Amino acid sequence: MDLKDPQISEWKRFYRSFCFAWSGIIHTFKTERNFQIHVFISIVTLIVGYFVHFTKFEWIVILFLIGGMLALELINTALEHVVDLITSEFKPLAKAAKDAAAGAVFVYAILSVIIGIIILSNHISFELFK
Ligand SMILES: Nc1ncnc2c1ncn2[C@@H]1O[C@H](COP(=O)(O)OP(=O)(O)OP(=O)(O)O)[C@@H](O)[C@H]1O
Repeated sequence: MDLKDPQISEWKRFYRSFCFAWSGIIHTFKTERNFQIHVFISIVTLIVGYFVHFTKFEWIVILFLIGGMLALELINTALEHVVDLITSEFKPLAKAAKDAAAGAVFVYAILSVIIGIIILSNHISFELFK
């Protein structure tokens, strides 16, 4: 399947790219436990947000965090695949690459949890003391 085929219209190319992207997300969801955990936490956060009535600004922040987390996890998975494709032997550079990508996910996850707690604590203390 050649995406650069001039016979294929721009819209068809765009649609195919969308299908490839979607299949990447589904494949990652089926094969990566960490991605499944992030999706689960994201769904729980959305449900909690609905019930505690996040403000418009809080929704924007939460959606950015969820989108960023899932996108970062997808990039991390892509990098793991590429490294595994290049070598199955133990290589310090392969370890450095995988660990740096995992570190990126970790940094984002920690900050997301901190921001999530700040937003939620606002609502919980409001509910308790109103
Ligand atoms: N080819 C390699 N050479 C050296 N170290 C590697 C290599 N492949 C993986 N590692 C190291 O082994 C550990 C586990 O790597 P692995 O590929 O299993 O990913 P992971 O961290 O378990 O992530 P996931 O569970 O998402 O697959 C990491 O510290 C990684 O850096």
